[in-house]
Amino acid sequence: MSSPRRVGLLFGSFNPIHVGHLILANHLATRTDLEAVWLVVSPQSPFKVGEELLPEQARLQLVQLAIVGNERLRVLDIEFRLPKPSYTIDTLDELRRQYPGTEFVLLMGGDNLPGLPRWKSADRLLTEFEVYVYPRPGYALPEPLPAKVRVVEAPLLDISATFIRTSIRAGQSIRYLVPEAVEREIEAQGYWRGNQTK
Ligand SMILES: Nc1ncnc2c1ncn2[C@@H]1O[C@H](COP(=O)(O)OP(=O)(O)OP(=O)(O)O)[C@@H](O)[C@H]1O
Ligand SMILES: O=C(O)c1ccc[n+]([C@@H]2O[C@H](COP(=O)([O-])O)[C@@H](O)[C@H]2O)c1
Repeated sequence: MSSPRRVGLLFGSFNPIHVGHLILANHLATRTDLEAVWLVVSPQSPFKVGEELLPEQARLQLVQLAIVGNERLRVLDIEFRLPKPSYTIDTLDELRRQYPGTEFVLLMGGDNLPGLPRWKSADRLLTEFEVYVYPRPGYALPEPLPAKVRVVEAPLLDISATFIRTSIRAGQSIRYLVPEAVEREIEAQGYWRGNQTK
C-alpha cells in the first residue's frame, strides 16, 4: 500500500485517548488538505516525566480500538523504538527516512505553541516542517505567527485525559468521553483502578 502524500501528525501520551483527540483528528483528516492523520503514541513526553502513565502497549491498544474502521486515521508506535524521552524532531527525522515520498505536517494546539521554543531543535521544527495550529480557548496565538505555521479551525471539546483518569478513580462514568470499545477495555483491565501505571 502506498503512503499518503500529505499526512498530519498528532503526537501525544494518549493516557488514554478520548473523543477530543478523535474529533480533532478526524476533522483535520477530512476537511483540510491532509490525506490522513497519524496518531503517534509517545512512551514518554519530555514535559511529563514522572507522570503516572499506563504502559505504552496498553495506550497503543486503546488507540487501535478507538480508530478501528477509520481509513484516514492510523496509529504509530515508532517512538517505542526510539530513545526516551520522546523528542518530536527525532521522530520526524525517522519518519522522513521511512516515508521519503510523504510530507509531514505537525498538528498542535494553541496551548502548546508558547512552549515550543523549549522543544528540542525548535528552530528546525519551525523551518523544516509545516505546523497546523488549532486555537484553544484561553490561549492567544503569538503574532506574527512563524512562517510555516497555519491556523486551522477545528471543533474542540473541553476534555482531557486527566479528566478521564480522575473520573475513573472517582468511580464516575466515562461513557461518551471515550469510544465504547475503549471504555469496555479500560473497565475489563481495571486501568486506573488498580496499579497498572508504571
Ligand atoms: N480536548 C482536546 N481537544 C483538542 N486537542 C486536544 C484535546 N485534548 C488534548 N489535545 C491535544 O492532543 C495532543 C495529545 O494530547 P495528550 O495525549 O497529551 O492528551 P491530554 O488529554 O492533553 O492529556 P493529559 O490530560 O494527560 O495532559 C496534545 O497536543 C493535546 O494538546
Ligand atoms: O520534542 C520535544 O522537545 C518535545 C517537548 C514536549 C512535548 N513533546 C511531544 O509533544 C507531545 C505532547 O506532549 P504533552 O507533554 O503535551 O503531552 C508528545 O508526543 C511529546 O513527546 C516534544
